[in-house]
Amino acid sequence: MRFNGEISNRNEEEKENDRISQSCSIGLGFPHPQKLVVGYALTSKKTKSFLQPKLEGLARNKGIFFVAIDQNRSLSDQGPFDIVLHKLSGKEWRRLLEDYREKHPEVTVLDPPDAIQHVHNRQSMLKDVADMNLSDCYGKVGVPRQLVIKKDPSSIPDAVSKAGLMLPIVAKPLVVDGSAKSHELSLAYDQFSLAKLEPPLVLQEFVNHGGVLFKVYIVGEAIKVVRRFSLPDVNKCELLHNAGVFHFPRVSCAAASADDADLDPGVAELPPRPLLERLARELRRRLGLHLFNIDIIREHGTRDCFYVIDINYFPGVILSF
Ligand SMILES: Nc1ncnc2c1ncn2[C@@H]1O[C@H](COP(=O)(O)OP(=O)(O)OP(=O)(O)O)[C@@H](O)[C@H]1O
Ligand SMILES: O=P(O)(O)O[C@H]1[C@H](OP(=O)(O)O)[C@@H](OP(=O)(O)O)[C@@H](O)[C@@H](O)[C@@H]1OP(=O)(O)O
Ligand SMILES: [Mg+2]
Ligand SMILES: [Mg+2]
Repeated sequence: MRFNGEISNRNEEEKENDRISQSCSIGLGFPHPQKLVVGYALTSKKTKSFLQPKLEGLARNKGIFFVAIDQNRSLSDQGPFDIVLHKLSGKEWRRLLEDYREKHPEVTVLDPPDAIQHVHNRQSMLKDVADMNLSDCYGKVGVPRQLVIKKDPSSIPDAVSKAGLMLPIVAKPLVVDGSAKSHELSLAYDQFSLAKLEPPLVLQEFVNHGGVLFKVYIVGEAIKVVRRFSLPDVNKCELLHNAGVFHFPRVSCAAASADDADLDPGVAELPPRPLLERLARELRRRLGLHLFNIDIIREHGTRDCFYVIDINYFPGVILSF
């Protein structure tokens, strides 16, 4: 990411070190004390992908030390920590952390468990975007029309037609809990096949967007945007001649980068920076989160009509800017 303009004649490794090093102190609003202790509570997969030796080394040079939290011991007996960085699921962990926050208001918990829970539900995660109704001279940002189905799959076709949702429809598990299953989605082409879906679900209108999605990573005040391949457009003819439900395990994952692809310029053009800055600032405030990403698509055939389709807490590549 270009923070203050990049110096062009340095080698790639030096540039990458700078990027990682800046990520350690960017925009989270902390002063630069002599020593900063970050307690972390992450799954082993997340520890491996996030806490790479290089990041730890560069952080150490800046006086930032990462210390593993033992979830089986009282948090107050560990540390002391300046910051607690966490991504673990479960009620018990949330309770421990809430107790700790009450007893230690001086410690910055990234981020508060309640604020994270809000984006673990696909119904509540997009509410703030919908409420913002963001529209300025750089474009419009909304959310696709959606409907929540808690139970009874046989009621879905009627519910969809009553709500006036257009086909095709993307069905997503209502709760995001870190499991592979919570990332499995389905695309339904006809109304009757909707009864085959398995609630609890969020049903969302599929928005044609040229097969490319923008992932906007937000770390405090810093923003980084990447392009990923996404589901292709569905045209009217396909819709007429196809029926059924199609299942997809994981779309637009890190391996689906489209940053170096040869794309139609109208599809590839990134959303305007001022629009993203406004959206990120407003969402940071409303969600009360410092580490998250938003998935945005541009309605195909438009220049400035955007939809937020997903918000993820502390996602994969967040600190490898
Ligand atoms: N309303 C929509 N219109 C068009 N395509 C969509 C829509 N919703 C989702 N998609 C496609 O499905 C993919 C997965 O959807 P979504 O991002 O909501 O799921 P997720 O499992 O939470 O993803 P992530 O891995 O980012 O957490 C998107 O990357 C996009 O390609
Ligand atoms: O590991 P990956 O790179 O796939 O990161 C993914 C991350 O998994 P991790 O937190 O276990 O790393 C996911 O978290 P859960 O919802 O499953 O908790 C979610 O945030 C995805 O959006 C991330 O993908 P990205 O948006 O960055 O492509
Ligand atoms: Mg997504
Ligand atoms: Mg998601």
